[in-house]
Amino acid sequence: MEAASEGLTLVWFREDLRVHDHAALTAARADGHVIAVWVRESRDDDGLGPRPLGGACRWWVHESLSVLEEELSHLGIPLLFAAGESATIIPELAGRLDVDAVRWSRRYAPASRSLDGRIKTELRNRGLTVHSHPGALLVEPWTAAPQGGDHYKVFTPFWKAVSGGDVGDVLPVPVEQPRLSTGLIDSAQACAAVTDLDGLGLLDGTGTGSGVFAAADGPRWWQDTISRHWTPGLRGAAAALEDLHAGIDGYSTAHDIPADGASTSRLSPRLRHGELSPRQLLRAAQTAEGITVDDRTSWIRQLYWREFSWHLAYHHPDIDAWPIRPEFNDFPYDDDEGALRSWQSGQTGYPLVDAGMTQLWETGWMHNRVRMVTASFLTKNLLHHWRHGEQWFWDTLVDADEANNPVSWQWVAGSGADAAPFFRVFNPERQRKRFDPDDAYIDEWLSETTDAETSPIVDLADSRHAALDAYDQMKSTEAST
Ligand SMILES: Cc1cc2nc3c(=O)[nH]c(=O)nc-3n(C[C@H](O)[C@H](O)[C@H](O)COP(=O)(O)OP(=O)(O)OC[C@H]3O[C@@H](n4cnc5c(N)ncnc54)[C@H](O)[C@@H]3O)c2cc1C
Repeated sequence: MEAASEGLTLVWFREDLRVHDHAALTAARADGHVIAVWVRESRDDDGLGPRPLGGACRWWVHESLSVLEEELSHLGIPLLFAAGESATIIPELAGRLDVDAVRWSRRYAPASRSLDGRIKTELRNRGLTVHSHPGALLVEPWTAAPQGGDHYKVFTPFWKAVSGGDVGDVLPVPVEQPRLSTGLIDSAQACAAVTDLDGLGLLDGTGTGSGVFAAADGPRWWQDTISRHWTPGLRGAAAALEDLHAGIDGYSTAHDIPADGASTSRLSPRLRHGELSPRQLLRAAQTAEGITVDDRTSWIRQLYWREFSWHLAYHHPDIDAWPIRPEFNDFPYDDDEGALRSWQSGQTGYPLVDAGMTQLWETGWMHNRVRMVTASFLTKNLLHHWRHGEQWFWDTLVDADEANNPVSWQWVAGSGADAAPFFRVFNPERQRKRFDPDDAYIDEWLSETTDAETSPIVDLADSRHAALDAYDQMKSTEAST
């Protein structure tokens, strides 16, 4: 039996909604007893903190937290919920609970790192021990740099430099602890920001749409549709991990086929919300039986694309707002509201684009190939700023994250570090013939009437020329300044 007087640690959960392979939780249990908290954070006056969750992620997090609460409770660990500015909430809670230490898993977006740094200093000034732990990434972004530079700008050298590194062993679920006194929980609940899961308001608005779509007459929203496709939380994550073999088998040849439900792993929301750790997935992929070297390597390579995105996001503050290539600040976008609406609601008249946008709306997820095609269509054929598409994806993807989303949008739009050349304009009709030759994907997401009734909103050849002209205009502005 453990002594009740052992040290008490507050573990602040953020984007790590799991109890296994959780270094902060493991270390806290090794020190004694644990109380956990998750905060729905608002950015402070200096803009520090995580980007406010989009609608689909709010739904996911709500569901996932309810499972985490249960899993932690099996371990005797209470999970508190709070809403507001974490720079106020975490020190106040630490004080009320009289904890000895605070631990958390690191996050890497610059605005969150600066906030965490402030909180760490504040807690240390109050005499507390504070530790931040790795776990969200395989490679800490500051540990990899090319000769003569501070960070990698191209994926392949990054991959070559970091992919062989030792990532350590997957940590087990910590052992159960004795129940903490109810007095302790009561004292935490006296903190005004503490609430219950529903009180976080994560589901507010998700029944009718959110962001720009809140008032639109679009298709029905997530509570009717999205929940049919996913089971957020640790048990759903464990089942998804069991299916990993299907996601990797044949990956090197089939991963671009959007109609094949198993052509990719669909683990992105699990990684996004930390229900599975990248280390756990890497280990599982390395040891999966009956997988060819090509399939294994190409899937693991994708895991490292995620690492690369975070590497860039760490080194580029405000990557969701500003182009990595500054010359794109002068790109002459043509932000036509009606065109954006048609794209968002899957009514462009190009079936692959419309099927993708419908899949996104109905499931909160879209196949990578179709993400590239829809993003290219918005930024090049419709000449819309990539930020508008990025924001839409941010609001509607269950895997929307602060690195992969803006980095991928910038990659497609040509403004990224390792971007697709601007003249690479995906032709949605050719992409359809190549990757969905039997219209299996299109038939899954578009009804025949929608498909037949929507006429194309732009001509592909004309709009491609207009995009290339716009690019030339940007280059001549750059040359003359
Ligand atoms: C415009 C655009 C926006 C995107 N936004 C996001 C986003 O917000 N969140 C997100 O996780 N991914 C994003 N991606 C990358 C990619 O589309 C998804 O990671 C992938 O489709 C997830 O499906 P999966 O889990 O089946 O991937 P798999 O193919 O099974 O790959 C395994 C894991 O590797 C990572 N991965 C795969 N492809 C990429 C990639 N191209 N870049 C970075 N990581 C990758 C993901 O974490 C994924 O879960 C975006 C891509 C584009 C073109």
